[in-house]
Amino acid sequence: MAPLTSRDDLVIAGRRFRSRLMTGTGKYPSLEAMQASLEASGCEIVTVAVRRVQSGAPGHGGLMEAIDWGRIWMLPNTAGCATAEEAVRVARLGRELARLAGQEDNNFVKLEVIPDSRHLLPDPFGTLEAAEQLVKEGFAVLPYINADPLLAKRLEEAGCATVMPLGSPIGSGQGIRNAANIGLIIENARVPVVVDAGLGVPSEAAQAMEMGADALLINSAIALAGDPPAMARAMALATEAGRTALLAGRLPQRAEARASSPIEGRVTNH
Ligand SMILES: CC(=O)[C@@H](O)[C@H](O)COP(=O)(O)O
Repeated sequence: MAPLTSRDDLVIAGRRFRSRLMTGTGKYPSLEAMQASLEASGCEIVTVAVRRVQSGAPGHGGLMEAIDWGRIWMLPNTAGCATAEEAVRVARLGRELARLAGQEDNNFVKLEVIPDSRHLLPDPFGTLEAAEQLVKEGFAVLPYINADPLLAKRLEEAGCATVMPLGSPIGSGQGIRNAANIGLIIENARVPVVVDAGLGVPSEAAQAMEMGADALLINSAIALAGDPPAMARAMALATEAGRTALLAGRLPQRAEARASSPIEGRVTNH
Protein backbone atom coordinates (compact mmCIF):
# COMPACT_ATOMS: atom_id res chain seq x y z
CA MET A 1 0.00 0.00 0.00
CA ALA A 2 1.22 3.51 -0.83
CA PRO A 3 2.44 5.55 2.15
CA LEU A 4 0.14 8.48 2.92
CA THR A 5 2.81 11.01 2.04
CA SER A 6 3.31 9.80 -1.54
CA ARG A 7 1.13 10.71 -4.51
CA ASP A 8 -1.82 8.41 -4.75
CA ASP A 9 -3.05 8.84 -8.30
CA LEU A 10 -5.83 6.95 -10.00
CA VAL A 11 -4.39 5.47 -13.20
CA ILE A 12 -6.74 4.42 -16.00
CA ALA A 13 -5.37 3.22 -19.33
CA GLY A 14 -2.06 4.90 -18.52
CA ARG A 15 -3.62 8.28 -17.71
CA ARG A 16 -3.20 9.72 -14.20
CA PHE A 17 -5.85 11.52 -12.17
CA ARG A 18 -5.60 13.06 -8.71
CA SER A 19 -9.33 12.89 -8.01
CA ARG A 20 -11.06 9.57 -7.45
CA LEU A 21 -14.53 11.03 -7.84
CA MET A 22 -16.09 11.06 -11.31
CA THR A 23 -19.34 12.90 -11.92
CA GLY A 24 -22.03 13.20 -14.57
CA THR A 25 -23.84 16.05 -16.27
CA GLY A 26 -27.50 15.02 -16.20
CA LYS A 27 -30.42 16.08 -13.99
CA TYR A 28 -29.00 19.42 -12.75
CA PRO A 29 -31.48 22.25 -12.21
CA SER A 30 -29.30 24.50 -14.43
CA LEU A 31 -26.00 24.61 -16.27
CA GLU A 32 -24.73 27.03 -13.62
CA ALA A 33 -25.51 24.53 -10.86
CA MET A 34 -23.68 21.88 -12.86
CA GLN A 35 -20.63 24.10 -13.36
CA ALA A 36 -20.47 25.02 -9.67
CA SER A 37 -20.87 21.36 -8.69
CA LEU A 38 -18.10 20.13 -10.98
CA GLU A 39 -15.86 22.79 -9.50
CA ALA A 40 -16.81 21.91 -5.91
CA SER A 41 -16.33 18.18 -6.52
CA GLY A 42 -12.74 18.67 -7.73
CA CYS A 43 -13.49 15.95 -10.28
CA GLU A 44 -11.22 15.50 -13.29
CA ILE A 45 -13.40 13.02 -15.20
CA VAL A 46 -16.94 13.88 -16.28
CA THR A 47 -19.16 11.50 -18.16
CA VAL A 48 -21.33 12.81 -20.98
CA ALA A 49 -24.24 11.01 -22.66
CA VAL A 50 -23.27 11.17 -26.33
CA ARG A 51 -26.79 10.66 -27.63
CA ARG A 52 -28.28 13.32 -25.39
CA VAL A 53 -25.66 15.86 -26.35
CA GLN A 54 -26.10 15.11 -30.03
CA SER A 55 -29.87 15.39 -29.90
CA GLY A 56 -29.76 18.48 -27.64
CA ALA A 57 -31.95 16.70 -25.07
CA PRO A 58 -33.33 18.85 -22.21
CA GLY A 59 -30.48 20.09 -20.02
CA HIS A 60 -27.89 19.18 -22.65
CA GLY A 61 -28.03 22.30 -24.87
CA GLY A 62 -24.85 24.31 -24.29
CA LEU A 63 -23.35 21.53 -22.21
CA MET A 64 -20.24 21.13 -24.32
CA GLU A 65 -19.42 24.82 -24.04
CA ALA A 66 -20.19 24.93 -20.30
CA ILE A 67 -17.34 22.59 -19.33
CA ASP A 68 -13.65 23.47 -19.33
CA TRP A 69 -12.34 20.55 -21.38
CA GLY A 70 -8.81 21.79 -20.85
CA ARG A 71 -9.15 20.70 -17.22
CA ILE A 72 -11.80 17.98 -17.33
CA TRP A 73 -11.24 14.67 -19.11
CA MET A 74 -14.34 13.69 -21.07
CA LEU A 75 -15.80 10.23 -20.52
CA PRO A 76 -18.34 9.80 -23.32
CA ASN A 77 -21.00 7.26 -22.39
CA THR A 78 -23.35 5.13 -24.45
CA ALA A 79 -26.48 5.79 -22.35
CA GLY A 80 -29.65 5.05 -24.29
CA CYS A 81 -28.15 2.05 -26.13
CA ALA A 82 -30.03 -1.21 -25.75
CA THR A 83 -27.78 -3.43 -27.89
CA ALA A 84 -24.07 -4.04 -28.42
CA GLU A 85 -24.31 -2.80 -31.99
CA GLU A 86 -25.84 0.54 -30.97
CA ALA A 87 -23.30 0.97 -28.18
CA VAL A 88 -20.36 0.44 -30.56
CA ARG A 89 -21.82 3.01 -32.97
CA VAL A 90 -22.38 5.57 -30.21
CA ALA A 91 -18.90 4.95 -28.77
CA ARG A 92 -17.42 5.94 -32.14
CA LEU A 93 -19.51 9.14 -32.07
CA GLY A 94 -18.24 9.73 -28.54
CA ARG A 95 -14.66 9.68 -29.78
CA GLU A 96 -15.61 12.41 -32.26
CA LEU A 97 -17.24 14.41 -29.47
CA ALA A 98 -14.03 14.27 -27.45
CA ARG A 99 -12.09 15.44 -30.53
CA LEU A 100 -14.48 18.39 -30.90
CA ALA A 101 -13.67 19.25 -27.28
CA GLY A 102 -9.98 19.33 -28.23
CA GLN A 103 -9.11 15.94 -26.71
CA GLU A 104 -7.52 14.31 -29.76
CA ASP A 105 -5.99 11.51 -27.72
CA ASN A 106 -9.14 10.65 -25.75
CA ASN A 107 -10.12 7.05 -26.47
CA PHE A 108 -12.16 6.54 -23.28
CA VAL A 109 -15.72 5.27 -23.39
CA LYS A 110 -18.10 4.42 -20.59
CA LEU A 111 -19.90 1.44 -22.05
CA GLU A 112 -23.58 1.14 -21.16
CA VAL A 113 -25.79 -1.48 -22.79
CA ILE A 114 -29.15 -1.16 -21.07
CA PRO A 115 -32.20 -2.81 -22.59
CA ASP A 116 -34.23 -2.55 -19.38
CA SER A 117 -35.76 0.89 -19.01
CA ARG A 118 -37.47 0.20 -15.67
CA HIS A 119 -34.49 -0.83 -13.55
CA LEU A 120 -31.76 0.37 -15.92
CA LEU A 121 -29.85 -2.84 -15.34
CA PRO A 122 -27.09 -3.54 -17.88
CA ASP A 123 -27.11 -6.50 -20.29
CA PRO A 124 -24.01 -8.59 -19.43
CA PHE A 125 -23.89 -10.39 -22.79
CA GLY A 126 -24.29 -7.24 -24.88
CA THR A 127 -21.75 -5.45 -22.69
CA LEU A 128 -19.13 -8.17 -23.19
CA GLU A 129 -19.78 -8.31 -26.95
CA ALA A 130 -19.50 -4.53 -27.34
CA ALA A 131 -16.43 -4.36 -25.06
CA GLU A 132 -14.57 -6.95 -27.16
CA GLN A 133 -15.28 -4.98 -30.32
CA LEU A 134 -14.36 -1.61 -28.81
CA VAL A 135 -11.10 -2.92 -27.35
CA LYS A 136 -10.21 -4.18 -30.85
CA GLU A 137 -10.87 -0.67 -32.15
CA GLY A 138 -8.45 0.83 -29.64
CA PHE A 139 -10.89 2.22 -27.08
CA ALA A 140 -10.16 2.35 -23.35
CA VAL A 141 -13.39 0.70 -22.28
CA LEU A 142 -14.97 1.41 -18.87
CA PRO A 143 -17.97 -0.94 -18.74
CA TYR A 144 -20.96 -0.33 -16.49
CA ILE A 145 -21.99 -3.72 -15.06
CA ASN A 146 -24.02 -5.45 -12.47
CA ALA A 147 -21.80 -6.49 -9.56
CA ASP A 148 -20.96 -9.89 -11.03
CA PRO A 149 -17.40 -11.02 -10.20
CA LEU A 150 -17.20 -13.49 -13.12
CA LEU A 151 -18.36 -10.92 -15.65
CA ALA A 152 -15.89 -8.40 -14.22
CA LYS A 153 -13.07 -10.89 -14.75
CA ARG A 154 -14.18 -11.67 -18.32
CA LEU A 155 -14.25 -7.96 -19.14
CA GLU A 156 -10.81 -7.47 -17.63
CA GLU A 157 -9.51 -10.40 -19.69
CA ALA A 158 -11.10 -8.86 -22.78
CA GLY A 159 -8.89 -5.80 -22.21
CA CYS A 160 -11.22 -3.34 -20.48
CA ALA A 161 -9.51 -0.44 -18.73
CA THR A 162 -11.71 -0.63 -15.62
CA VAL A 163 -14.85 -2.32 -14.41
CA MET A 164 -17.74 -0.23 -13.09
CA PRO A 165 -20.08 -2.28 -10.91
CA LEU A 166 -23.28 -0.60 -9.79
CA GLY A 167 -23.91 -0.10 -6.08
CA SER A 168 -27.66 -0.15 -6.74
CA PRO A 169 -29.83 0.95 -9.68
CA ILE A 170 -29.02 4.28 -11.35
CA GLY A 171 -30.70 7.20 -9.64
CA SER A 172 -32.15 5.03 -6.87
CA GLY A 173 -29.98 6.45 -4.08
CA GLN A 174 -30.14 3.04 -2.38
CA GLY A 175 -26.40 2.93 -1.70
CA ILE A 176 -24.42 -0.30 -1.82
CA ARG A 177 -26.87 -3.20 -2.01
CA ASN A 178 -24.36 -5.80 -3.15
CA ALA A 179 -21.34 -5.25 -0.93
CA ALA A 180 -20.24 -8.90 -0.89
CA ASN A 181 -20.03 -9.12 -4.69
CA ILE A 182 -18.36 -5.73 -5.02
CA GLY A 183 -15.86 -6.95 -2.42
CA LEU A 184 -15.09 -10.02 -4.56
CA ILE A 185 -14.67 -7.87 -7.67
CA ILE A 186 -12.24 -5.61 -5.80
CA GLU A 187 -10.32 -8.58 -4.42
CA ASN A 188 -9.82 -10.16 -7.85
CA ALA A 189 -9.44 -7.14 -10.13
CA ARG A 190 -6.17 -6.09 -11.73
CA VAL A 191 -7.82 -3.02 -13.28
CA PRO A 192 -9.36 -0.13 -11.34
CA VAL A 193 -12.79 -0.82 -9.89
CA VAL A 194 -15.12 2.18 -10.11
CA VAL A 195 -18.35 1.92 -8.11
CA ASP A 196 -20.95 3.54 -10.33
CA ALA A 197 -24.60 4.31 -9.64
CA GLY A 198 -26.94 4.27 -6.71
CA LEU A 199 -24.78 6.10 -4.16
CA GLY A 200 -27.05 8.48 -2.27
CA VAL A 201 -25.11 10.04 0.60
CA PRO A 202 -21.45 10.71 1.45
CA SER A 203 -21.27 7.87 4.00
CA GLU A 204 -21.95 5.44 1.14
CA ALA A 205 -19.17 7.01 -0.91
CA ALA A 206 -16.80 6.59 2.01
CA GLN A 207 -17.99 3.01 2.51
CA ALA A 208 -17.21 2.09 -1.11
CA MET A 209 -13.74 3.62 -0.88
CA GLU A 210 -13.04 1.95 2.48
CA MET A 211 -13.98 -1.36 0.83
CA GLY A 212 -11.17 -0.75 -1.66
CA ALA A 213 -12.92 0.71 -4.68
CA ASP A 214 -10.42 2.72 -6.73
CA ALA A 215 -12.90 5.43 -7.68
CA LEU A 216 -16.59 6.37 -7.73
CA LEU A 217 -19.01 7.79 -10.25
CA ILE A 218 -21.79 9.82 -8.68
CA ASN A 219 -24.38 11.82 -10.56
CA SER A 220 -27.96 11.83 -9.22
CA ALA A 221 -27.07 12.32 -5.54
CA ILE A 222 -25.23 15.51 -6.46
CA ALA A 223 -27.45 16.85 -9.24
CA LEU A 224 -30.70 16.28 -7.34
CA ALA A 225 -29.50 17.49 -3.93
CA GLY A 226 -31.08 20.59 -2.42
CA ASP A 227 -27.72 22.32 -2.83
CA PRO A 228 -25.79 20.46 -5.56
CA PRO A 229 -22.39 22.20 -5.11
CA ALA A 230 -22.49 21.57 -1.36
CA MET A 231 -23.28 17.89 -1.94
CA ALA A 232 -20.53 17.70 -4.57
CA ARG A 233 -18.06 18.95 -1.99
CA ALA A 234 -19.37 16.51 0.63
CA MET A 235 -19.00 13.61 -1.82
CA ALA A 236 -15.45 14.68 -2.65
CA LEU A 237 -14.52 14.81 1.04
CA ALA A 238 -16.11 11.41 1.65
CA THR A 239 -14.30 9.87 -1.31
CA GLU A 240 -11.02 11.17 0.02
CA ALA A 241 -11.83 10.17 3.60
CA GLY A 242 -12.66 6.62 2.51
CA ARG A 243 -9.49 6.32 0.46
CA THR A 244 -7.32 7.74 3.24
CA ALA A 245 -8.89 5.38 5.76
CA LEU A 246 -8.23 2.41 3.48
CA LEU A 247 -4.57 3.35 3.16
CA ALA A 248 -4.32 4.03 6.89
CA GLY A 249 -5.49 0.50 7.72
CA ARG A 250 -8.44 -0.06 9.97
CA LEU A 251 -8.55 -1.31 13.55
CA PRO A 252 -9.28 -5.05 13.52
CA GLN A 253 -12.86 -5.80 14.52
CA ARG A 254 -13.20 -7.86 17.71
CA ALA A 255 -16.05 -9.72 19.34
CA GLU A 256 -15.09 -8.40 22.78
CA ALA A 257 -14.32 -5.01 24.27
CA ARG A 258 -10.77 -3.79 24.91
CA ALA A 259 -10.14 -0.99 27.38
CA SER A 260 -8.76 2.17 25.80
CA SER A 261 -6.38 2.87 28.67
CA PRO A 262 -4.01 0.32 30.20
CA ILE A 263 -5.51 -1.58 33.09
CA GLU A 264 -2.14 -2.55 34.66
CA GLY A 265 -1.13 -0.47 37.70
CA ARG A 266 -4.49 1.19 38.20
CA VAL A 267 -5.56 2.21 41.73
CA THR A 268 -8.39 0.06 42.99
CA ASN A 269 -10.13 -0.55 46.31
CA HIS A 270 -10.08 -4.31 45.96
C1 LIG B 1 -24.18 9.33 -15.22
C2 LIG B 1 -23.93 7.93 -15.43
O1 LIG B 1 -23.19 7.61 -16.27
C3 LIG B 1 -24.61 6.86 -14.68
O2 LIG B 1 -23.92 5.72 -14.57
C4 LIG B 1 -25.34 7.16 -13.50
O3 LIG B 1 -26.22 8.19 -13.68
C5 LIG B 1 -24.64 7.24 -12.20
O4 LIG B 1 -25.51 6.80 -11.25
P1 LIG B 1 -26.22 7.76 -10.22
O5 LIG B 1 -26.94 8.77 -11.05
O6 LIG B 1 -27.12 6.85 -9.45
O7 LIG B 1 -25.13 8.37 -9.41
